[in-house]
Amino acid sequence: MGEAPAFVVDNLNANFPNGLHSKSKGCETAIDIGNKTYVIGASTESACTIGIQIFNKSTSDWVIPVVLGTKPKPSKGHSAIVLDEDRILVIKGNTTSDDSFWFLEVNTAFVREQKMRMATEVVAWSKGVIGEAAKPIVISGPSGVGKGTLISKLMEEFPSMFGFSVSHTTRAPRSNEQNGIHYHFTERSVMEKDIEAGKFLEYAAVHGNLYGTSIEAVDVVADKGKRCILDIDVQGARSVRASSLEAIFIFICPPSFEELEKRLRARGTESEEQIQKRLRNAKAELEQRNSPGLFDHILVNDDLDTCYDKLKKLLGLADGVKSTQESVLEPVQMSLDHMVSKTGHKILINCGVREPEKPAENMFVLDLASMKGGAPGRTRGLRFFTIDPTSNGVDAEVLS
Ligand SMILES: Nc1ncnc2c1ncn2[C@@H]1O[C@H](COP(=O)(O)OP(=O)(O)OP(=O)(O)O)[C@@H](O)[C@H]1O
Ligand SMILES: Nc1nc2c(ncn2[C@@H]2O[C@H](COP(=O)(O)O)[C@@H](O)[C@H]2O)c(=O)[nH]1
Repeated sequence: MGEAPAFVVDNLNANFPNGLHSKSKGCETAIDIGNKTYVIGASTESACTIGIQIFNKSTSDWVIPVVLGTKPKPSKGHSAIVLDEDRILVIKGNTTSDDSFWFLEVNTAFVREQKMRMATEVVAWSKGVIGEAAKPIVISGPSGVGKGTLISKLMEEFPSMFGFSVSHTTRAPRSNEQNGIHYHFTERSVMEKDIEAGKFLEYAAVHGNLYGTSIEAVDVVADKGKRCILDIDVQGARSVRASSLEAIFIFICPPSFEELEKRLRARGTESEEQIQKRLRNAKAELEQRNSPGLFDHILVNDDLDTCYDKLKKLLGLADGVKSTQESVLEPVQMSLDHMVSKTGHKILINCGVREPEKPAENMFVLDLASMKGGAPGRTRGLRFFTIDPTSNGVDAEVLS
């Protein structure tokens, strides 16, 4: 078994001439792809992430690349294995399987785009997540129609099932709003920089301010095993529709324009000027509700309870549906000195004690056949099995 065994090197100083590469306290791995050697675990970056250096064999130059994506915290050791020309799988040792699998992307479409944009060497981390999250729900509609009210009811009734995507905005907080809970309240210049850095799934200028959904905002909800709810305007819904995120799109409609105005005024959170602006924008948003291929469902929010019942029904939450989460299987421990090998889409991980002539213990398979996503977000859809070494892997138990 095994196409390309990973190799772990204590330190590579002896192997390479003078250059950027410097002595590391932990283990380092060196992976060759084309004419480049990627040294993972090199200690030139801050100690709070696993460092990366690249040795260009054609020019004999060391380069410290720009590292994008959510970076893994260092562990005492790791293994690394080439998956293809585009990415390396890094498995952290001494961690549980919910934090063990990381992909270092070196030539994916995202990395190529960023290399072009920055005109420099770029790599990107993407955390591997076992299993598939349920499709996110995008809720859109004019300001004051009751989107937030419906979402709050859903989250209250099903707290372990749904999680809210906390948007960024440049608007000032209202008196009842908390930073990090209702929004991430942000300076425009900071948000523009983050947009430029590719951190946002979508963003739009709405009623004179900038609003946006960061990739992280959606990922943190899915990481908790919850279904993500996005409350965004129609421009944002259009952008998400065009993105790789597969979601369900719901438009909330007022029973009449007069009722919408009444609700917006009764809420008492906007100035007269803002109310007028929001009502003008509402007309344009309402016109787009039937835009072909944009919304999957349109709900009229006349009586709140009736509308809420319809929302639950279309989400498959009719009476009697359990409000608790599906049972989440416990993560397993990845040993520090595990060994890995690759066969097709499957990675065999042996966490057993390496004793000659003894059968391997704690053998796991990481199946990458259904993996999707990637930097700057998570890599999802991984499957993880234990295998019984005495049964030649036939009796596999699905862990997640
Ligand atoms: N069906 C309903 N009947 C009467 N009032 C409602 C109904 N739904 C919501 N409201 C009220 O309307 C006001 C606006 O609701 P909400 O803040 O949820 O709107 P929204 O669509 O989230 O607005 P925004 O887009 O500005 O965030 C609130 O005061 C809320 O209590
Ligand atoms: N495109 C996006 N629109 C968003 C986002 N977060 C909120 N919104 C929409 O903005 C308006 C106004 O919201 P308010 O809190 O100021 O009343 C409303 O329609 C929201 O749906 C976002 O991340 N992206």
